Amino acid sequence: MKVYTNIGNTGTLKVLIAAHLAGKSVEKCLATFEDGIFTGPQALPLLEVDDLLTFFSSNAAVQYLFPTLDLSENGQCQQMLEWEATRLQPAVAAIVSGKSVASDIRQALQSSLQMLDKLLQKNKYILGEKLSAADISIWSTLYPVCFDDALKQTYISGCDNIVRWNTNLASAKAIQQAVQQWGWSPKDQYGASSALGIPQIASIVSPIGLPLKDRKNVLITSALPYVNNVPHLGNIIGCVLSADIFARYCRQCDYNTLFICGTDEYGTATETKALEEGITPREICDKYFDIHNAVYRWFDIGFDYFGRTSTKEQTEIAQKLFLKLIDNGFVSTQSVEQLYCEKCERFLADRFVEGVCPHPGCLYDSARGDQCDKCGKLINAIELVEPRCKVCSHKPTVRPSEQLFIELGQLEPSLRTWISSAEQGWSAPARAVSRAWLRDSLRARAVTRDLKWGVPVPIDKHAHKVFYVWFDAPIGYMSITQCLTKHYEKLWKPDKDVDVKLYQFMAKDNVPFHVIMFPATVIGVNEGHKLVDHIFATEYLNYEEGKFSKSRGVGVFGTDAQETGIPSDVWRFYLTSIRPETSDSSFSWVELGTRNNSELLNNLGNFCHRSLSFCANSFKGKVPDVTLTPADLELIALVNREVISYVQNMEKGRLRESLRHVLSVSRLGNQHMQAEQPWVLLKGSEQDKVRGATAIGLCCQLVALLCALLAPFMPHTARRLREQLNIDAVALRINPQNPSLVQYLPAGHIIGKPEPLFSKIEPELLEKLRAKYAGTQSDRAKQNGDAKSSPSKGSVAELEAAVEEQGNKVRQLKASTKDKAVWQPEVNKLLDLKKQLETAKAAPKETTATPSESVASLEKAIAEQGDKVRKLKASTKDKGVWQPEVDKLLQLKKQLTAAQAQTNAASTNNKDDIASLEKAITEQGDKVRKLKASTKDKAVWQPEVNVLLDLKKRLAALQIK
Ligand SMILES: Nc1ncnc2c1ncn2[C@@H]1O[C@H](COP(=O)(O)OP(=O)(O)OP(=O)(O)O)[C@@H](O)[C@H]1O
Ligand SMILES: N[C@@H](CCS)C(=O)O
Repeated sequence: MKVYTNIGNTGTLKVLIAAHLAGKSVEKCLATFEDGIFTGPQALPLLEVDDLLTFFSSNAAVQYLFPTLDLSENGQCQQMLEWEATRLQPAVAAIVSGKSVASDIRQALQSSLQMLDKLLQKNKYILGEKLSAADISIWSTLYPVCFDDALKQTYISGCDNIVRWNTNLASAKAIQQAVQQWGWSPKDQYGASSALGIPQIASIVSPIGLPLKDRKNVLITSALPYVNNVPHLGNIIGCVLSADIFARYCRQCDYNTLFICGTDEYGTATETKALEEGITPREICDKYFDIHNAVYRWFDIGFDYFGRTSTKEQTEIAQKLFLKLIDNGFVSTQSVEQLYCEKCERFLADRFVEGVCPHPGCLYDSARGDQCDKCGKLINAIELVEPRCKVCSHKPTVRPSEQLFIELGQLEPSLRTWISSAEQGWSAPARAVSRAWLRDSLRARAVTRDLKWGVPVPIDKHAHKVFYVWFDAPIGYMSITQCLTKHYEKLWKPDKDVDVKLYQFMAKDNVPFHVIMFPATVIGVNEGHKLVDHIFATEYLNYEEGKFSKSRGVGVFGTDAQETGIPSDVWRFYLTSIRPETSDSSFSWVELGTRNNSELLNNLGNFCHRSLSFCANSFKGKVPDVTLTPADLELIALVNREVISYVQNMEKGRLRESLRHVLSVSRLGNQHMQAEQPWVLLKGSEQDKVRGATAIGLCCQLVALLCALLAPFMPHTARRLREQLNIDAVALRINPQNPSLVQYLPAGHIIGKPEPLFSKIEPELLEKLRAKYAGTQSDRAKQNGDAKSSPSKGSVAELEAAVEEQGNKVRQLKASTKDKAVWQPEVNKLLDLKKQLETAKAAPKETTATPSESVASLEKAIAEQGDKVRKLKASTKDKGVWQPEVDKLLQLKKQLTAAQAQTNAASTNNKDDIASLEKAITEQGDKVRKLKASTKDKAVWQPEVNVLLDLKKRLAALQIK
């Protein structure tokens, strides 16, 4: 979905808030009516759901995204929305315009606000106890008033209920994220073509993580992934997940935090992939941007903004910096020998060529033109032994071509001075790489390439060349920030009196570009851009025995992780626990199971569940007060030591170490519980009862602490635990100045319902997964293909789609080359698919897909059909041409609705089972506890324990399903 907006439009803010609250993804696109994309009313914002559905009213869009589920409230909601649109909005628009306003408008706003304040006197939200579209709409409209000191003073000062309501909503994570995505700052204007023609907004408190004086401002970047495949677990822990954990930690410490990332879309990685898939580089970027976005969402990566590099902002900034480098005398021209493929008639850049690694002692036979995957060394393509063109396998020849170089040698002294002062803040792998680079003198490096897909070199003579992807990729951090805020310079060229610390996350292969190449550019440009403060680079995560590789398709990929049924938090936990912080580490399925079962289930989960269950069962859920004994004080001292180490390690980017300290806290808690035996104490004397209550009270405080410490690593689990603790995220802050066990829960605080947090992962499942994800992606695809070649397994719809896709691929390949050797294998595949289709059509219908599989394939078919319709509509106005395709699309949508209904029914059944199993487990657990408390005779309670374990197994199996 896309929302088209002009600058500063609060109607757009409504739409984004509704989307974030509903967990839906909406892309924000700046637009003007001059773009000519609007066929309907000239009003912004405009929410485009798909080809067939567009909303021109922001309130209607809000209701679509965030519907009123309780129909009895619908009428009231409509009334409030109408009031907002016809009374409140126009008055606010006039007031915030900054122009002099007639007194009756001011009075109208005042009386509207009084009315609202009265309504909120009785209710938490506008319609009662539930948040509704009315809150979203009215809150957004009042945003410029509530966040401007002067306007707030004039209009809101007497309205305590509005203030409370406003603060409450402003603290909601989803709303904060929406405000950040909306992303306009005080001086931005409503565009002249806004639906209501709202002009300038006066000083609003900056909502977008822009740096503030007197605050610790933290700017976090994760290496920008190429769009050449689905990210694998190595990419995820090496960059986005590590950065996310750190960003979540920073937010919890109340640092003013901005976390950005995006896809790195230019260069040969994209061109190679485009060639492989038979589509254009732009189509590859669009396709893989969506895939990356979806994978990261699944992993709960909370970017403040996830952008992309193929934007006009990127072109502008990269060209500007480059011209400045030329002005400052750091660019030279040199003729370089390059590999040229006579058959493809073009220079072969980096990834278009492979051969034997020229480094003695390595000699890996599939080294790429830029870097060897085996020894990690950078390579000059012409040095490859026995080079071969990746497209046609022909041996290329060497030809001269003129390129532009950055003079690293001239910049070296300044670079060395900076590195020696900055490197203390870097992780060991980052320091090691930079030292290795500085062992020798630096040589000039080419920053241009003879390619098409990239930022054009802004010099007439070289206008047909583009920048080398590694010249422009780090500039992507700035341009992506600019797409978010338009004030990227406030972060990337901060004022002297504003402290912005830049933290960058990546794996070791990216380090040279972040400590040598990019800083050299920044120093050469000499305009006060930020140099990185902390590089938290990792070593490599290996897959069972070999290296994960995107381009070779080796390892477990983000989409695979989703299919395993293992929750994303468990993945986050396991990946962090093997994060390659000091040396390469290995992913292993067996270890994943062991860590889940021992550390999450038996240690952490067990402690939390036991503590909260005691509180629920023995104290009716009221957290007991504590009367501390020396043993308790010792426990607190030990816990504090862990919390201090947790913070120290986090601040240094040693996330795996920090996680170890979280587990130590729950281990201490478990030991304390075992030592105190509150179940015995609570049955003893009055004094024993006080001790028992203290033990439980203290354990509950530890659970709250664990929830705070765990939140950066396992956000979903932390959310569940917060619900069980009945406490808000804001109450669980970490104080990095004074890290210690805090009394997060006041005595007498009522907790929620305790629930088990984790499930066992059975060895059989792990063995299955290990076998399933062995080999490369293409081996697996082949296997799947073979399995599918039986006509009863590939459905007619799927085969039709596959035939069409393959047909397109063949057409494009044939158009791009006359070389039969290139396209014939694809033609063969097409013929084979056609045969399968014929057989499938002839065979009796039999559905083997589960409802959720049908939903997935229908969604895919809808996406493809949607693209087809879009393209057809763009190419012709002739309805006769595109209407049949629109009809097909509608038909598919109907089928999807039916399949979704089936899936819901299936998952409801599943939920019922889960619910009854959970209930049975709680009851059986009580039985076991009571038996164990009453006798030490194992023969008595073991059979009951076995029943309990069996129930838990069944629950785990269901949850994994
Ligand atoms: N095995 C790994 N462990 C940790 N981080 C990794 C690993 N592989 C890549 N990364 C990091 O992930 C990011 C994306 O890397 P990249 O796209 O080059 O993946 P790749 O698998 O190495 O690709 P390819 O095999 O195609 O070269 C980079 O920051 C890189 O440092
Ligand atoms: N695209 C690069 C990182 C650029 S910051 C990579 O994926 O290695």
